[in-house]
Amino acid sequence: MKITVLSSGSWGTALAKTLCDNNHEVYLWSRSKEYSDAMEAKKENFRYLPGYTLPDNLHLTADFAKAIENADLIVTATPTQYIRQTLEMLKEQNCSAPICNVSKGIEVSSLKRISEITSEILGETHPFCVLVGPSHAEELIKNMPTAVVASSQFTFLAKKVQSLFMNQNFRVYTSSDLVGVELGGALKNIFAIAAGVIDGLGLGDNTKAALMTRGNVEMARLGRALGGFEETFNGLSGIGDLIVTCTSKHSRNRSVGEMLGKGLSMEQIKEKLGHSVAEGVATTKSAYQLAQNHGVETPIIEQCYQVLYENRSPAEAINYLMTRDAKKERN
Ligand SMILES: NC(=O)C1=CN([C@@H]2O[C@H](COP(=O)(O)OP(=O)(O)OC[C@H]3O[C@@H](n4cnc5c(N)ncnc54)[C@H](OP(=O)(O)O)[C@@H]3O)[C@@H](O)[C@H]2O)C=CC1
Ligand SMILES: O=C(CO)COP(=O)(O)O
Repeated sequence: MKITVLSSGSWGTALAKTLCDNNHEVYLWSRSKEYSDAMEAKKENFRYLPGYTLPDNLHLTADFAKAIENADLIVTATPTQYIRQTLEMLKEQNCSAPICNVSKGIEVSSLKRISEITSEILGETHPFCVLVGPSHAEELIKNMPTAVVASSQFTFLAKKVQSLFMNQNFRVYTSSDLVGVELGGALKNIFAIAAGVIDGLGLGDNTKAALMTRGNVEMARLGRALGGFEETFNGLSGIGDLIVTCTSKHSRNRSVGEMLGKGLSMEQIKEKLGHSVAEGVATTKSAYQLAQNHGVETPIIEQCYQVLYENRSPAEAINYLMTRDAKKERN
């Protein structure tokens, strides 16, 4: 099988390596020829996953047409706010290969999930699948056991993705709840930023457990209003990804929160992130707007929005959340 991974950030690279392990013919496309050539010369993605030798059988290229020609599957790993450009390039090339998206987020300009952007650009009948779950590139690249979920409205495609990716270190489940699976992967990043704030402020395990539990409730409430199934948020793409991102030293979203908690400004944080992407910053804006549009109560998302975009201090946000009216745990 020829499988092409679009965008050579840390996640695209780790998945390309997994697909090479499974003996597929794998192409990893970068938008920069200079960077693609530099990776080829060093056999290393030194910017995003330093320290790991790329597989000999991985084809690195910046030639988009060559990368996608005769591909049996296209894996999109371009960060959400830029993925529209990648999908437009696929349309220009009349690409008919199924898409497996592995990026997580909600587009700010349209409030669309990536499946919706793909339908808009490539058409509603274009086969699309999402593959997400608790998975950091830094661990998958070292073959640490990882489990994720593939979801599609095209059952054959979810099963195909499952069989193409699965190996002894990478376990893939399937789900028919595309909306819930996509939203779990996107929304958990917001709570990971909040978890980082808790770390940055030097607060403790009680606080983080409360955030993660109430974050999961909020994620399910908004997710249900947007068409997902509640139980999906108790699965790998919901609570699973929430746990890994809120607690991991690898998480960029959690790190953004930690820096905010330590008093850095967003400008300073963006400078420290460099080329790396923390999807939760933009997705907070999208989720806040979606919650407003659908009249869903999402106090944690609202406070994250105020901290990120309206200069509210993290301490004020936490104080607000702790002093809201007394409530039942479940309404
Ligand atoms: N890292 C991980 O462990 C995981 C990440 N994900 C998701 O995968 C997606 C990709 O993230 P990840 O690989 O981690 O990203 P990284 O932070 O490792 O790399 C950033 C990527 O974004 C690209 N990029 C930056 N700016 C632009 C732009 N203006 N236009 C197009 N591309 C741009 C970079 O390309 P360039 O080098 O050319 O600038 C690079 O490929 C995200 O949605 C993320 O949430 C999902 C699961 C795990
Ligand atoms: O999605 C991820 C883990 O499942 C990656 O999280 P970060 O983008 O916060 O590093």
